[in-house]
This record gives sequence, structure tokens and C-alpha cells, in this order.
Amino acid sequence: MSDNHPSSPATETSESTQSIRSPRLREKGRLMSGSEIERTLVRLAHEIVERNHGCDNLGLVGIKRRGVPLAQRIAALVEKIEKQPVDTGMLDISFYRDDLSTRDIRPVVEKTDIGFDVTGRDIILMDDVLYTGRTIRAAMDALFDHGRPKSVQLLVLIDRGHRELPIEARFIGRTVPTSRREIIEVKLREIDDDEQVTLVELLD
Ligand SMILES: O=P(O)(O)OC[C@H]1O[C@H](OP(=O)(O)OP(=O)(O)O)[C@H](O)[C@@H]1O
Ligand SMILES: O=c1cc[nH]c(=O)[nH]1
Repeated sequence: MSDNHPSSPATETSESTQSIRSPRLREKGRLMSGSEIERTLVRLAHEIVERNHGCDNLGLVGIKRRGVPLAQRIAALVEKIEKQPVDTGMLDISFYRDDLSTRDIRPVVEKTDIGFDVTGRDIILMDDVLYTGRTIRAAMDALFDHGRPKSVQLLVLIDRGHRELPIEARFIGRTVPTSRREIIEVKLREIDDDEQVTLVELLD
């Protein structure tokens, strides 16, 4: 989570008397359990295959962090349906965002290596949450730095609205109307050792 999202994590500084308090959060309820996430991914894998008439030219690209396990799981499901492997890669868009000045700068820079040639391919970008659309816009910039795909489609587990750019997902796990004072928190077992989607309210 980042500073430009209300869901920013606790930021404490010990080097001075100043400390930025974490926002107070209240959990409002669970939107999806682990098994609901799994079932949704199975449906999305079938939709991808159906709308792309197979998977011959597909390449899946997950956006760090939680888009990566989503892409890997969907690749495995598509492979099971179509009985052929699907190229899968990842993008770390930290340095491509257009609002870097307001980002929580992370100390570890991870190299972006999509892992296959995207030129001429039908690329499906994957992320956990679609909100303003700025991450996806940045991811597309990064993608086109790597080559020229034939098409780019977007898959998200949760579309929470509040777009600030003309970006829409083609494959959506669940559309959740939210207020700007709410946060969608996605947990995936590969990253969080837990698996669920919850709606959280920002109290401050
Ligand atoms: O549409 P947007 O407004 O760009 O928001 C969506 C992004 O926000 C989250 O990432 P974030 O950078 O907050 O943190 P994360 O790496 O902890 O998921 C989420 O994973 C999406 O990538
Ligand atoms: O609610 C939100 C908004 C952006 N990113 C998230 O993970 N959750």
C-alpha cells in the first residue's frame, strides 16, 4: 500500500520526535473467502480462454505484488483447460508510476524482467485491485518499454471504482462499490500466509 492510497501502512520515524501515525482502520466485513477466490479464478480462467479462442498467443503478466500469484494461478488453470503452457511474467511498476513523489519509496529495488517477448502477443495484465487506474497506466508504459504487444487486456480480482483514467478491466472477479474512505484489502496465501478479501474503513 502506498501514501497516495488511504490504505498506507504505518509509517514511524525513530530518527526525530516527529512520527506519522498509522491511519485507524475498522474492518467492515469479509467480501471473499479463500475458496471464493479460488472459484472466481477458475471462472476467470475459463472466460480468458473463451474470449481469446484458446491460449495460443496469450501472455500473462502479473503486477507486483499480488498480481503475480494471481497470474501464476490463472496460468496453471488455463494450462489445465487448454493442455498447453502459457507464458507468464511479472512487472514491478514501482519506478514507473506517474505519482512517484507521493509514493512510499521502498528501499529494495526489484528488477523488472517480464521473462518472455511481448511483441505480437495478446497480453493480459493482472492485478488484485483496480482503483484509480494509475498502476495500470504505469504498467502499460512499462509493458511497451519491453516491446509492442498485439493487444493488452486487463484482469483484476476486485474493481472498486473511482477511476481517474479511462481504464477498464476486461475480466473482473468482483465489482465492489466503495467510498473513497474504504479500502479493499486482498490477502493471498503466497504473500500473506492468509487468503481473503476484506472491506476496511478508514476512521481518521
Ligand atoms: O488503481 P490504483 O489506484 O493504482 O490502485 C491499485 C493498486 O493499489 C495496490 O497497490 P499498492 O501499490 O497500493 O500496494 P501493494 O503492492 O501492497 O498491493 C493494488 O495492488 C493495485 O496495484
Ligand atoms: O482499496 C484499495 C485501493 C488500492 N489498492 C488496494 O489494495 N486497495
